[in-house]
Amino acid sequence: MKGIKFDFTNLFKPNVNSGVTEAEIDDYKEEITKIIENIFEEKPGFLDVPFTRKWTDSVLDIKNWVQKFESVVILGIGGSALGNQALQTALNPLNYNSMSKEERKSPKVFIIDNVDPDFVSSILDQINPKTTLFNVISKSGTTAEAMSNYLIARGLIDTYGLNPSKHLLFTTDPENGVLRKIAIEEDIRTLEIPQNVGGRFSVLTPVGLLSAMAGNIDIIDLFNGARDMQKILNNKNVWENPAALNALIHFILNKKGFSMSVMMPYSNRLYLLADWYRQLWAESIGKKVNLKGEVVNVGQTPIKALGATDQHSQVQLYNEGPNDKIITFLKLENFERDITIPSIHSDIEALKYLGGKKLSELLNTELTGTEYALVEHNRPNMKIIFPAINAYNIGQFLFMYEFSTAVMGSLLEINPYDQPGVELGKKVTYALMGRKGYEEMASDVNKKLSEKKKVII
Ligand SMILES: O=P(O)(O)OC[C@H]1O[C@](O)(CO)[C@@H](O)[C@@H]1O
Repeated sequence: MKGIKFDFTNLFKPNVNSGVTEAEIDDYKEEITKIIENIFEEKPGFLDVPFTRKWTDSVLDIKNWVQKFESVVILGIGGSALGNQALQTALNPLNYNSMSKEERKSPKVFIIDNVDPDFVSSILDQINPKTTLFNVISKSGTTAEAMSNYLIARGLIDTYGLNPSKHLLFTTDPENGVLRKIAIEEDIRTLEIPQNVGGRFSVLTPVGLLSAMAGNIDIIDLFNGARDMQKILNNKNVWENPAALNALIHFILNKKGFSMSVMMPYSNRLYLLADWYRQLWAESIGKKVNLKGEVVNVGQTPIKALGATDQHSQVQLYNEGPNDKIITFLKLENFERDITIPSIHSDIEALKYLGGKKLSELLNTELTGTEYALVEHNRPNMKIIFPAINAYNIGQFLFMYEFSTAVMGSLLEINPYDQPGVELGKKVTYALMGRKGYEEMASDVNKKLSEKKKVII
């Protein structure tokens, strides 16, 4: 059950009148060919990651050491955590951490991707530092959230009188940053994040691979899927290239006012892929200036929703609210487990039809129902079909979206690999938290904040 499929049917006229026409796609045929050629020529960092054995090898080389721990705790944020969460949720049982050691056969995996003290404490309560490996992940080695959580972990290690080099693993830039410096000084093991791969494109580097390996996920098959997808995408014909067609349709519809992209998996295990996608699409595509330096303020807001849960929360809006969303369903054909609904109360018609049916059938029928309703309401939507959840198919999915993001960036004529818009907020935090060198900014910020006309009720 290897190989995901892309169903674009409901993005096209006349199936959905607000969709695109074949002629509109053909108008961009040559441009797309050039864009794909350029991507393969320019080789943005993510492109060859699945062809670089160094990344899987560097992680598998330390498998025995990592697997001896009771718990592995990831400390990172954004691209240094979202892929890890998506992989664990998709490829391990949803109750993985609460399974017995014998059932799991590998360490528990926790991901601390925030500095909410209630959240951090709740995870620290579940681990014993003596049997824990803390994997600090930060490309820059300066991110306040990852660094403060490192300091907390380090405090625990020191308090317990443990040897830091036996309980810490840093995943960071090969040359720069404070983590690299500490690692050299204190002989702490490190894994490299390739310099030319940005955080949100780094799930298939040691950033995502270490925790995946710790959780016994088949990282080789993850790579096989990504590699095979790269081969599929090395096709200059937009009609045969799912990543290019996906980007192009999102681009054309974006220009017509479809400013939001909803990803709606009908599977709890696939749900966090939508979280990973949100960062990828938002940080890559949401830009103030284009490559010529002109102010363009482009972007498409990625939203996550879960089927069937959000049918009872969001779908009213999707069907009847502003027609500005493209919905991408993730459909799972074969669930690993299933439950037959018992035939009880068969004298009550409102319950009788459910008896004897599988939950998987109900869930996928609900997807069909939502899809049908969206079409009836003239709302463009598409579907990515997973025959099953396995590392190969997830690898395909991740790579397809990385490539699609690169194509979308080219269509919008922006740089999809930077994120200047997150800098100001980070700097203000440094300033207000008293970081050296930010004194002037701190006084400017405090002045502006105090001069504000307050409206607090
Ligand atoms: O790995 P780092 O450098 O700690 O960065 C974490 C995240 O912060 C950002 O730089 C900005 O939010 C993301 O692009 C990145 O994934």
